[in-house]
Amino acid sequence: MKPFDPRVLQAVPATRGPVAALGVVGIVQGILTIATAFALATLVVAVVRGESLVAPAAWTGALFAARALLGALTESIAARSGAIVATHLREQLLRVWSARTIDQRPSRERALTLAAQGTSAVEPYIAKYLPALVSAAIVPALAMTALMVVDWPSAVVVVLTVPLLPLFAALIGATTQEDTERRWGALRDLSGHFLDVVRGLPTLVNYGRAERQVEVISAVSHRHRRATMQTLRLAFLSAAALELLATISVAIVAVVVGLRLTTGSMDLSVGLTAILLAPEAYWPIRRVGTEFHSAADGAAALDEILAELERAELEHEGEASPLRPMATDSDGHLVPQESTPAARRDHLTRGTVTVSGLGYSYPGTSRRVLDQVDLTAGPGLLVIAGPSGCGKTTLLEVIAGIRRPDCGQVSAPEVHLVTQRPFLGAGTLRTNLTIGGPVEAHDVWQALRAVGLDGVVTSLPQGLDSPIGDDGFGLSAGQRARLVLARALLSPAPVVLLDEPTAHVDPGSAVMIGEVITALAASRTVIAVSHQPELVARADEHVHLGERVLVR
Ligand SMILES: Nc1ncnc2c1ncn2[C@@H]1O[C@H](COP(=O)(O)OP(=O)(O)OP(=O)(O)O)[C@@H](O)[C@H]1O
Repeated sequence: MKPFDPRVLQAVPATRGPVAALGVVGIVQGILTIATAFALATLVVAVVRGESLVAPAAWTGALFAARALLGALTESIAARSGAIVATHLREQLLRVWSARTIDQRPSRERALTLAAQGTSAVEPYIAKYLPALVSAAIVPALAMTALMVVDWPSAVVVVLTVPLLPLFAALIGATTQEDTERRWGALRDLSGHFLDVVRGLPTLVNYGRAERQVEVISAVSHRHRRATMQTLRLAFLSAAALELLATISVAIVAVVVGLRLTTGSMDLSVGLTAILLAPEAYWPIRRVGTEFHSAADGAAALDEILAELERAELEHEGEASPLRPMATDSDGHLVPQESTPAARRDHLTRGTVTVSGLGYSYPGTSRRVLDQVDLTAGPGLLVIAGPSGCGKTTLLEVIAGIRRPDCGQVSAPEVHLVTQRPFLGAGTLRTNLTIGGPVEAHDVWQALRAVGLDGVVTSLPQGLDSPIGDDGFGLSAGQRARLVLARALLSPAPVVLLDEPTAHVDPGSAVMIGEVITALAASRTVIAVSHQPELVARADEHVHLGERVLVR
């Protein structure tokens, strides 16, 4: 782990301003710190000699006040920039991941840990560690220069002992690195496992296995706790070691100054200034040592996050035959966008999907899930059927552009994909319906009417602003299916892909959903995976994956 990773300035340009501001404030703070040492020494000398205290006291008070103000300013800039950097990194990670195919995305655990805890851990790195680093680079140098001018023998002691602090800090840092990585790994295991357990809780309860998970989570938490305690122990030990070293060094300066004062070879004001200046050369470095431990997680996370962003940049540059240009749809899925305006116009008017000689196997497997698949879908409804596991979902994902085929051609305009488990996030009905972009209220109500949800929404006290939970919690399975269909109606995409749109709904709702799909297919190309005879009967064309039957 480097003391400072300049890549963060490139990856998040928003960091440059605050870091420059922190540097300037650090220099001013350093100058004020040295001035305070002089003012305090003058004040003490005035007390000892019985001289007027007004001017030195006023100077000392003003300098302390100015330092306090600058301290507050540093805190505020640092906290704000910490939050800005964390938000930017989170946004960039999500953008980079959503521009990849499903197979290239990181595992759920890794994505969760990096985007949630990882980006949050960067905050103390920026807000606490960076300002400490800036002042450690400036204040000791200024203090030693001033000391050299005031009393060079004291300056020699400081110059000889100060380098020991960063040396010790670096040695301790090297031993903690492995520890931090272990802790980071334990945190990843913990979040991943916890997420899996929460998701699978109803099933685990059904099978009476929930209690067992308590033990597993407790074991993973214990590992994380032990790793955290180890880091804390090291942090305290290293802080104590640096403290001891700095105290001994200041004591050497004080003893030498004391001896020279007693022999009368030194003026009291020079001696006091030297004693007050000496600690200023050590404390900023000590502070870096302390902040380093609280920011170690952030630095480790930053390393991984920047590596992800750099990898994405390389992929972007080296992409010989990229997938069709991508955009995200209202389900948060990646969808292709035709690159040239002419091609796009062409597809928008025709809305055709052409698949020829398509082959696909999942990464790490040799079995071809899709082999030599040919398909053409024009405006209207195409229903794909076939036995379970024959690759229907995979085919929709390849058409949507979120999986890259091994061979063959796929040509499709912008598509809206409704998966078997469509994304419904915690929020309001309105935010879930308009997740793809702003939509007129009139259109929202028209879509709700079309899917027969308008009555349900009107009867809710908060109407469209009624909250729903994660995964559509609070809605029935049928209502969820209709809500995502309304979202598909609101999408401007000329092609709509529906994966089992009538699964988990009662026969009445299935008929109604079938009618909506037929209406939708009047103006767009709809490709639906379904076994439902009612929907198959409505199809202009249907495909049994493997053999093609035209019923038009
Ligand atoms: N992530 C994966 N890694 C490896 N193989 C997978 C993966 N996902 C699916 N498969 C395999 O690919 C095949 C096709 O899966 P797919 O989900 O496309 O089938 P399907 O026809 O939609 O099935 P169903 O009708 O049951 O939904 C299956 O045999 C499945 O085991």
